[in-house]
Amino acid sequence: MAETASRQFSGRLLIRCQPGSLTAEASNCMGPRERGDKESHGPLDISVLYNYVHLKRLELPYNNIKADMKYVFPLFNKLQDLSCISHMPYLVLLDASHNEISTFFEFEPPKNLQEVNLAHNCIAEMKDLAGYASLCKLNLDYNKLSEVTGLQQCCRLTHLSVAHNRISRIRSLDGLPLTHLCLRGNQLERIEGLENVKCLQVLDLSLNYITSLTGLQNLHILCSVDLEKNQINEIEECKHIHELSLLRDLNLLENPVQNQPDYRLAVIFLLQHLTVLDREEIAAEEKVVTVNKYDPSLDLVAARDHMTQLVHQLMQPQILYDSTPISADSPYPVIVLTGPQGCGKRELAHRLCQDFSEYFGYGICHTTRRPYCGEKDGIDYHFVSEEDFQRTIYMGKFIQSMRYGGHRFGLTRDVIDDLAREGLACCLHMELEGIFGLKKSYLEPRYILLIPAQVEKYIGQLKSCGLYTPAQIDVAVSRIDLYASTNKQQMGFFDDVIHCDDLEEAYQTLQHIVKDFLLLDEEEEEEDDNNSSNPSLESTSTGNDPEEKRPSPLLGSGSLISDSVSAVKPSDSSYRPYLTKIHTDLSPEKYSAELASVKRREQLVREAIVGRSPGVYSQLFKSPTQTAQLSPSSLDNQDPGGSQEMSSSSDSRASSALSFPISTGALVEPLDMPVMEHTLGTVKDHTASGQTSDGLHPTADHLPVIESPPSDGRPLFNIKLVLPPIPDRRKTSAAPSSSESLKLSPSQPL
Ligand SMILES: Nc1ncnc2c1ncn2[C@@H]1O[C@H](COP(=O)(O)OP(=O)(O)OP(=O)(O)O)[C@@H](O)[C@H]1O
Repeated sequence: MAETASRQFSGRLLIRCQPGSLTAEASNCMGPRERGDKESHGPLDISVLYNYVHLKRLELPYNNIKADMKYVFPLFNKLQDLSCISHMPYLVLLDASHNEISTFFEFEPPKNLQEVNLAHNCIAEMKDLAGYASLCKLNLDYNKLSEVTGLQQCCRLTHLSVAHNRISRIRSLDGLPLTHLCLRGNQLERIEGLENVKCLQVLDLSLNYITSLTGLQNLHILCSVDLEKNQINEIEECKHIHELSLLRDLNLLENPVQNQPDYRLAVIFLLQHLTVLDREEIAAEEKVVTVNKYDPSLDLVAARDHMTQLVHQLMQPQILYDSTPISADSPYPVIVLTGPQGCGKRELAHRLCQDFSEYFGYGICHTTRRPYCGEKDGIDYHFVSEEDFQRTIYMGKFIQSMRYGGHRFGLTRDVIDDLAREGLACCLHMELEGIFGLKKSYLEPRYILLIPAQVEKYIGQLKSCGLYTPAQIDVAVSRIDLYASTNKQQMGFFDDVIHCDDLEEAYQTLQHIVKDFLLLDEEEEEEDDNNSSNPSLESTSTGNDPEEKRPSPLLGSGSLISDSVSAVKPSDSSYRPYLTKIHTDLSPEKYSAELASVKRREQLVREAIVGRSPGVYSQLFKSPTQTAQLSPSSLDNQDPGGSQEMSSSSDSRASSALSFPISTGALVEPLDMPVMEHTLGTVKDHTASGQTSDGLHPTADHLPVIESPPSDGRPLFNIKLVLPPIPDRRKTSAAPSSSESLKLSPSQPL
């Protein structure tokens, strides 16, 4: 048969041994399994192979070629001795798998031989394959090899498979261009000798006794590792392959590590580039779940905290707080200094509250940390135990809380309310987590970032104060980047940024910002102008304080006073409500559950306001002090010819930032306009025209609507324009109760 075949035949030669006879066939296209069994073949005259000079593929699988190929199978003998290989210079593929060959490549190598399959034989030893320069793929599965050797010169070998042998150590692979390596089913206990196999992409180490993933860390282009049925115990082992950014597929099936709790989530989290784990594709949802579980964003942590605080707060009787915003446009004024620990924000906050004591009170947070030397409970913090802190959470008192340095910190609503009751804005200092928390709350503070620009100097300051361990200093320093990147990535997240390397300079800047915020700079300038142009002129044509018409930066756009401003610049504080509105407009739509929750809360407040729920109502208007605040003189402040009491008592703050709008309707609008219009319509008439509907100027007798307790002195629910100044005695101590507050401030313009 072969004689009749072309000597120039360059296709595939299949030789197989039928029971009792060796046969050969030539085919250009069909494989051994496809043809062999169906056709009958004459006995093989092996000499015929000399003629196949252009032979490229030689497949000899599933024969009973025993012992040494060289002697038992004369083809190889002849190829070697007679330089048969030179007759087959084009031989590219040799498949002699599933035989009983025990020797290894003892024939002269064809120069172009690229692929050799000697799997399922009896080879016990590898020898030097230096001559096989073209060899790309070598399959030696299911032999009796105890080590891999002799491949150093195979500079084109990309695929090597030595599965199911007796190999206990990986050696001699250094520098090989291997991309695929299979060592499945051997006796390996550790991964070694692969450090310099830098091209490795696919590695099969399944069915061994490997306990650690160390040894893989340098294989930077590794895409797939199969470690099924090994002895990997710890999830921690994944840290050895954590840096392998191209790793997509990892198989740890049937390793003890699978019994670890949250095994899959933990591995997915540690190896975030993976797309397949344990032969199962990783869904995007799984990735999100793992990140949220092990490394939640600050925003998510804050959202969870907010949910906790809100749920506990909603379980308490619902009341209107002193700091409850009169409308979305008129939030209770809060300034928050933020920045890394020890950057000086606390000192600056204290100083600010001292220098602007008429405007700001220091917001004393709760903490579970122990007081530093010199710190006082109720002044620096409310120092509480872990149990007390938790109890305060259960009581729904916190607006936000966070953990820092193993301790808990939190801001209660009471702190804000105490200050609001005293007519003061609140000044706080917080870590970034606190800012995320506050941004979820009803407060709308002004956030000022204090950030060290000279890191060395900052480290020096932290060290010299002697309060911090080196680890704490490292954490604080590492967080500078967090602040910087937040500022960079989230435009407008902070309202102002101040470098705090020089605390004095930082304070000057801060002061400037705060004055600007309070419009005090303008006030001073205007005063100067007025004094220089007409020193005798001390009031405006309305007869009120010269600043009467100046817009309060803390007022909403609905404020009567701010309405008088014709052009509001983006830099003005009164521009903020506009920004808030835009932000609200751009925010994603609320889910139905969220909307239902908002509705429920509105309903509670509405019922509280209109008195349908007596229990809540009684708490709402518990303070008798407020009827005094509703005196006509308060209203008269809107009336150019009204009482001078307000303007005179208001003194320096008559037109300050802490003025609040008279437009009581603004509070009602978001809740239930029709109900409240009915209730408060008359007051609105007053505010608009300065007269009651019967044409009279408002007096106590003409305020029927607010007769029933309309306000409990809450500055934002108050029709007073100006908040009372803080009594001196209270500036350094904890805020007293509201009844005490009345006693302590007899001279106040109540
Ligand atoms: N309620 C809160 N929410 C978020 N962060 C807070 C809160 N209260 C305090 N912090 C911040 O927690 C950090 C740790 O507070 P701690 O009082 O231990 O710091 P410190 O060493 O005194 O440094 P600093 O001078 O910056 O306050 C500080 O950065 C502080 O500003």
